[in-house]
Amino acid sequence: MAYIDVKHVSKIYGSGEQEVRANDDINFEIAKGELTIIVGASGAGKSTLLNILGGMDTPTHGQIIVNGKDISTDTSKQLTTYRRHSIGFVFQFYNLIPNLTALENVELASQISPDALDVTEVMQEVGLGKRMNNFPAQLSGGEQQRVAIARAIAKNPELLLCDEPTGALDYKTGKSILKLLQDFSHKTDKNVIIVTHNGMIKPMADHIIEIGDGQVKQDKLNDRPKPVEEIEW
Ligand SMILES: Nc1ncnc2c1ncn2[C@@H]1O[C@H](COP(=O)(O)OP(=O)(O)OP(=O)(O)O)[C@@H](O)[C@H]1O
Repeated sequence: MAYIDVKHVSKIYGSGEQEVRANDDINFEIAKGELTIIVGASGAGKSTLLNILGGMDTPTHGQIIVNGKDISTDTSKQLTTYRRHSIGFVFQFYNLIPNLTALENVELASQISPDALDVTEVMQEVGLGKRMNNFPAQLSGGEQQRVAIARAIAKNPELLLCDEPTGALDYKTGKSILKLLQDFSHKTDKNVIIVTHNGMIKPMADHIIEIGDGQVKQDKLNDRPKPVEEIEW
């Protein structure tokens, strides 16, 4: 059984001449433990799809079955529980709370999860053991993204969703963040989904789903994902 099963998912905004089909009959399956890249041009519908997978938005039509459960019929309360317990989010612009230290930012997220990991250990794993007491403004962009990843991982979610996680970072820093995400997915049996417009990073994934005009254009498995260090773009 697939870990994630997306069936005929559409998201339609507006109506009549104003209608936008952000997702237009999307279908795919993702197996347990895969690092998946969803790639497509700007406006292709990637963020819409990721938000639906993360329970931040609901589809107009279709089903999203995650770990055997259809979340498309969940109430908003059920979706809150799903987001709290099962999902870690990483965004392009980190979204850290500026007046909390790195450690406090991570602790805040871990407190809402029943199954949270040891926060100090997670900070060490992402390479921030010595920066825990710094505020976001005292950290580089790459370090702030590491805090955001630690915050997402510390909840111990089944599924880590990353929307353009390197979009605001330089090449080298972006690469180190992708390596962190790849290592996380290979060391744990957790699913990681990265949404990006950068097709050059596809070789790092176990599964590549290409989206265009709200539809799946290609769906490929890769049984030999390349270590991020070996990819150039
Ligand atoms: N709340 C909304 N209301 C109306 N249209 C929307 C809304 N959200 C997204 N759209 C439209 O849906 C389409 C897909 O948007 P989406 O943000 O999912 O694309 P994307 O592939 O993530 O693009 P980008 O890489 O630029 O973020 C776009 O045409 C967008 O304008």
